[in-house]
Amino acid sequence: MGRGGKRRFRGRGGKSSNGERQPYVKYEDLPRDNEAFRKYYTAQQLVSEEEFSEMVEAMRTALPTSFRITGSRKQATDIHEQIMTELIPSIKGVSIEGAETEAPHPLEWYPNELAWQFSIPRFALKRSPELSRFHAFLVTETEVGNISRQEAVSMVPPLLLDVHGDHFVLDMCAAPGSKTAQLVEALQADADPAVPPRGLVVANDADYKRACMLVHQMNRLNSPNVIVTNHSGEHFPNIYVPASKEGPQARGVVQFDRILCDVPCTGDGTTRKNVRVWETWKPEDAYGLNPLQSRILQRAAYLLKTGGRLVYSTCSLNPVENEAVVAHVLDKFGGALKLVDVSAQLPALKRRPGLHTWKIMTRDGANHDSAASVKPGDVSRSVYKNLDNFLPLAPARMEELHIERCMRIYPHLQNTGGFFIAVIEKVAPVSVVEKRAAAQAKQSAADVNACAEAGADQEAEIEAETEIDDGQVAAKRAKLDDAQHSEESDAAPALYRPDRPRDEPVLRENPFVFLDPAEDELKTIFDFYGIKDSVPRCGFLSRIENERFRSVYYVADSVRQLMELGGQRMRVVNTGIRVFGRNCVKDAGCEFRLVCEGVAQLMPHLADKYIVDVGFHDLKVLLESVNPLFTALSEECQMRIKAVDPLSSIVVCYDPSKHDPDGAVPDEEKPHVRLTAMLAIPCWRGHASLSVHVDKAQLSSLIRRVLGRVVDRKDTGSSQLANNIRSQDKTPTSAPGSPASGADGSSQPPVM
Ligand SMILES: C[S@@+](CC[C@H](N)C(=O)[O-])C[C@H]1O[C@@H](n2cnc3c(N)ncnc32)[C@H](O)[C@@H]1O
Repeated sequence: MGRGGKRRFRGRGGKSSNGERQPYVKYEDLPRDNEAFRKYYTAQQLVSEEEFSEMVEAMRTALPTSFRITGSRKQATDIHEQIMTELIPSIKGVSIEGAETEAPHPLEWYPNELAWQFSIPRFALKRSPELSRFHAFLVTETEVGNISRQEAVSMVPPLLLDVHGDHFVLDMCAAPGSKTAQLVEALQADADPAVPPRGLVVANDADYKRACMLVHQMNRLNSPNVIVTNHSGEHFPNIYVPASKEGPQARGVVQFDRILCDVPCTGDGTTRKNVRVWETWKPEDAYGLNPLQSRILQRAAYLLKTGGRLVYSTCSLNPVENEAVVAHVLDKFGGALKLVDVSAQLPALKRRPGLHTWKIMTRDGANHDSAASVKPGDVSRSVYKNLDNFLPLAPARMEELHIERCMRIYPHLQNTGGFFIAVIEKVAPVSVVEKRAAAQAKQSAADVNACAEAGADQEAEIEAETEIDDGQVAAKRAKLDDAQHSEESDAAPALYRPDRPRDEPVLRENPFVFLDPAEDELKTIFDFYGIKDSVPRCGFLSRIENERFRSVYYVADSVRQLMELGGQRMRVVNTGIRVFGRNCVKDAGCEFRLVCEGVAQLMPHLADKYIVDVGFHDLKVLLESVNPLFTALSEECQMRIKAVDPLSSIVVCYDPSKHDPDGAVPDEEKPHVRLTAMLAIPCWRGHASLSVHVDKAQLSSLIRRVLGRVVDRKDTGSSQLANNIRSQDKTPTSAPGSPASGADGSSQPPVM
């Protein structure tokens, strides 16, 4: 399997299918061709004969590195500025193995120069001293989430999904999450930092371990609008909405405005980074995946709102995984789903239209354009049963469906990987429940939820039966879901009936619970930090362990509502931004401190005294020194700090628009790179000193941007910077008042 399948080993001796150990083969010497691949794709006539050679040649070479600039508009502007003024000049004229390096350049089809590409080999990036600044930039900015390394073509599906701030978005096969990150950024693009967007993104993956990778990705995004779930996409649960509910989801079952189905696939468009694909490629792999891909797409169709948009994508070139899935699903839904013509979007992106005809290959290597010529035994029994689903529909039907509106991206067109994308709109309801709801909405707006009553009542009945055990509840739920699905299926008799979900592993962490705003500990935190009423009190949650909580998370209202509706039906792996962490500091003003991830979100709602505006001098002192004494800071800054009780968190802010409004301040009195976004840095106020309280990566990034110094993260020397970084180490060894404390013996911040 391609992405999401077993890990491919790189150049090591592995075991063959018969269990024998294979000899060690160096990565560079792995085969980069496959006869069956050539034969199969030559028969598909994807491109002309001459162009096919060009395409295969491109597929045998290494993929360039590409990355995306992330974050709010202002942050993105700052990173763009750094690339232009600092990074590109830093590698100008540098040669690798006798050839001058190619400077990074923006991908011309990506909006606002926010995606970049370059072809410097990995080994050179790591080892060449002339590239150390460039390398440090890539590493630290990726870690702190200001840039995201992502294959160029994989950036296309989220762009075409056209996500807005009020959308409910579902990413059905989301891990490791590079596209999810783009969806979240689009959701937040125009958001006011004090008010989370009205929409949300559910990032789902069937594989629990991979869903946990999403958690890491989401933590870099610091969004209160994301929920990570762990379901098979084809069994993503129905979430019922009670009849009394109003608002964007006032319906029987929660539906999404946008759905991304970036399904598991053979990944034969990824040969430039997964060289092993050449060795293992065989046509049967696509036949094996087609039914799952098709089930995921069908489930997405039910979960999509009428008028909503979904994108189906793979990193495979194979029509069996692409046009075959799209054509057969569209055909079954009888006109309710339509391919969107996106030929005018991203005009600089070179692409080819979807195929109307293709062939399938049998075991003997013969290609067939109809099932009639395939004999039992030419393929496995399960493939034989399904042959029609792997082949095109009748030519007239393919025309009607406009299959050419699908998008094929080939590696040689613009030096990328291969990709397939279909943008689909739902133009009519597909299930009986939806149809009933639509009819009722026409009759009377007040009756709009009546259709939900049956489902919601049954659900309530289940919840009320408290004496029955969990197993029975689950079985009843499944029955209710099946009843729901069979209504869906009645609407289109030829559609698949969902299998019963496989046994799914038990989630390994305590579930999230919403904290009661009247609960003593939470109230103490709110009172201490003067949290204003501008933040809804009911959006704070935690995982409770031994009747205590260690961290407090914050979610947007849309997420809270969905989680409350979903209840135990939804397997939530993670959600929210961590805003407070228990600090266990003796005599601290509050048992909880502000944490770095949550500062941007919480800052607009904090009492003013916890936000200390600083100029460049104070910013420099804080970044250059370990726990500087107050006396090293400006008088104004000292006065502001002293207004806060000792041993507590504060946020230090440097606002470039206030301190250098017209760009007239001399260079030595302003940050190394021109900034437009405000820097908000959580700090720990000791008895006599103040220290920056961010993790290593954040600190390296700040030091590079503000002071223009590249910090060697492995540095163990005695320089102030290395000390500073070490003192922020996440290992919970030093706490305030401990022997490792800062200058005044009590100021070292609690560990992050
Ligand atoms: C192509 S990858 C997704 C890549 C991801 N969209 C990204 O951009 O980072 C496919 C993912 O589908 C997941 N997967 C496999 N079977 C699935 C299923 N039945 N339902 C949902 N996810 C599934 C795999 O674990 C894998 O993470």
